Amino acid sequence: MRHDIPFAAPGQVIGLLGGSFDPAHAGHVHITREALKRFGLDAVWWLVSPGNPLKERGPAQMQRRLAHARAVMQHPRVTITGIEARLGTRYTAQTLRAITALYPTQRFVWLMGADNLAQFHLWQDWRAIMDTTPVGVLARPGERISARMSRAAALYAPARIPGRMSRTLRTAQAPAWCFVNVPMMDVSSSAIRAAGAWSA
Ligand SMILES: Nc1ncnc2c1ncn2[C@@H]1O[C@H](COP(=O)(O)OP(=O)(O)OP(=O)(O)O)[C@@H](O)[C@H]1O
Ligand SMILES: O=C(O)c1ccc[n+]([C@@H]2O[C@H](COP(=O)([O-])O)[C@@H](O)[C@H]2O)c1
Repeated sequence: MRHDIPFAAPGQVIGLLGGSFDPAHAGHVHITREALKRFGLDAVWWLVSPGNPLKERGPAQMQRRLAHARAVMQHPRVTITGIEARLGTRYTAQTLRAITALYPTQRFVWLMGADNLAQFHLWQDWRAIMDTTPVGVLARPGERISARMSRAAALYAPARIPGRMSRTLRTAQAPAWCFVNVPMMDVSSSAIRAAGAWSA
């Protein structure tokens, strides 16, 4: 099993894109490339989740999702990892605590699509995430308004960095978050599953 612990040089700023990746698709690739650029990140790690705690249906087998993600996303600064399975964490707040303890000299930025900002206040210890980790949010079709109107966006309005200053997120002191209005790609894992192109 390759649930590897990725290498990271001291001082690097790494974006973490957590997801079910069931399956990985061109939308994930697109937002990863945009995040590298817009937030000036040194690297992005895809954290292939053992299972989203808010989703009832379990995802496809981990090894299959990892292998597919590695085939879909090939970039010298992107690593696909099953580190959450290795750490035994499922909730993002726990994962971030474990990762920052393992990598004390690196900085981490949590990355997510706008649909996740809309629901962020339902996550375990979400305020602890906001208070400790800069968050980069990428536009997603149909979700820009719900994300901007979300509870997290309202409560953390003073911590918002304007999109035009997105490159300052990497060194910003939390709480800090930034919504970037990147070109959008209308693709989702659920649509791919519904089309029968990824059966469990
Ligand atoms: N097309 C997209 N545009 C912007 N963000 C996206 C897109 N697809 C996925 N994301 C983001 O990538 C992360 C991982 O997504 P995930 O693996 O759940 O894929 P998904 O397509 O959202 O899956 P599902 O349709 O099963 O909910 C999430 O933060 C999600 O918001
Ligand atoms: O920590 C939580 O409570 C929590 C609730 C929902 C989703 N997440 C994380 O959000 C990321 C996106 O999940 P998903 O299933 O939408 O791809 C993934 O890393 C999940 O572990 C985390």
